[in-house]
Amino acid sequence: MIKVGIVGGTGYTGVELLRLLANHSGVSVEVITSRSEEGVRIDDMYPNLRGHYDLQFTVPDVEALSECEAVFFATPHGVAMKMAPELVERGVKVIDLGADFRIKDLELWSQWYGMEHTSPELAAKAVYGLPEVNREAIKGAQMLACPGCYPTATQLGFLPLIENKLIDHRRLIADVKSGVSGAGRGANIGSLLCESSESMKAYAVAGHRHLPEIKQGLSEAAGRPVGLTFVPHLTPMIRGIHATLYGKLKDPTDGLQELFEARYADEPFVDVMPAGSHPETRSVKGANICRISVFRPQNDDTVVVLSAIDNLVKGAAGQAIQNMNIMFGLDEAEGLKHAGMMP
Ligand SMILES: NC(=O)C1=CN([C@@H]2O[C@H](COP(=O)(O)OP(=O)(O)OC[C@H]3O[C@@H](n4cnc5c(N)ncnc54)[C@H](OP(=O)(O)O)[C@@H]3O)[C@@H](O)[C@H]2O)C=CC1
Ligand SMILES: CC(=O)N[C@@H](CCC(=O)OP(=O)(O)O)C(=O)O
Repeated sequence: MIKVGIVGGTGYTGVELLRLLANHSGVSVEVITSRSEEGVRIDDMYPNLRGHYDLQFTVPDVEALSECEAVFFATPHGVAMKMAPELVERGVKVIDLGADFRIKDLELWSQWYGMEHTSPELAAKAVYGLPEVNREAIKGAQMLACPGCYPTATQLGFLPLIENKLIDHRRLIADVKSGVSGAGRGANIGSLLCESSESMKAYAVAGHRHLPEIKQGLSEAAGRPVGLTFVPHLTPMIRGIHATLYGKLKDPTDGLQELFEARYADEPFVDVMPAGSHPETRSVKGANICRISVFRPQNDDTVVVLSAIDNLVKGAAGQAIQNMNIMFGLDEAEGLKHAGMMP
């Protein structure tokens, strides 16, 4: 059994890690942290986990965490970069669900995240954990940066087109909707029922923190800098990301369906749907899967890709476990084989 620790166990991605790891045959959760809920049993706070864990939340402590073989950080940005270096030095494999190690250009990271990066050496070694792109590097990673939720849905949707240079890389458009759990469990007015239900709005149109991350990934795939307009929206659902992606085809032809099917044929967690299908967020709810479909409306030169994930699963905790499985040489799908919840 691989001994696992989770820093930030009371948040939405932390409790999702616990839910998924409860069905993983190869790990044992030994440490779960929360500063505000110290001493509280996991199942007193999260009754869905009754019968699965005997643990109590403890305050984060590097000594206790370094007894683990893998430590997940399900914490706001700025936390992992302070604690991870010592853990890595002690041989622990660290998997960060936050944003500290995703962006390679640390000046750019500081501009978007409003703080100095305190761990540049480790950031240089960190591997970006999108298995559909980086599987080989992930196998040897000691410090793993899990992609953000919007970047996962957006990159997986655009990759086949970008890698094959089929669209104008300077004019990509990503119109992406998120459920409210994407904002985390912390109290904030925008997440209140009366503020977020029965309404929908765009936000951060001028610039969102996931913009540089998506551009970094797609630019690498394109072999040159891409131009992207990314507009996130808040929608009245708890879980889910739905991305509608637009590109201008250089040479409009048939074959996009086959191209997408071939690109993801060996990917256990990307489902290219039959031509003409429209993926729904509810079909991926609770499951570690990205459902994709591709269209060329009116046989014109615009390609439209639809990409749906659960922000807490393929967008966070599920992808983190997928990465852990790869890092430890386990079956990549262990603990992640269940279907989504419908309706
Ligand atoms: N929600 C989502 O859909 C997604 C989130 N992410 C990223 O994952 C990370 C976690 O997100 P989410 O679960 O939503 O966040 P939440 O706000 O729901 O939870 C944050 C957790 O971190 C702990 N925490 C907060 N500050 C500190 C600190 N300084 N030191 C140690 N622990 C701390 C909190 O517990 P306590 O304060 O009691 O210690 C809590 O358990 C974030 O970086 C987020 O951006 C990534 C993809 C998707
Ligand atoms: C709906 C909502 O508020 N979503 C969050 C996504 C946060 C997230 O996942 O951010 P990380 O990059 O830290 O992982 C947002 O727009 O900030």
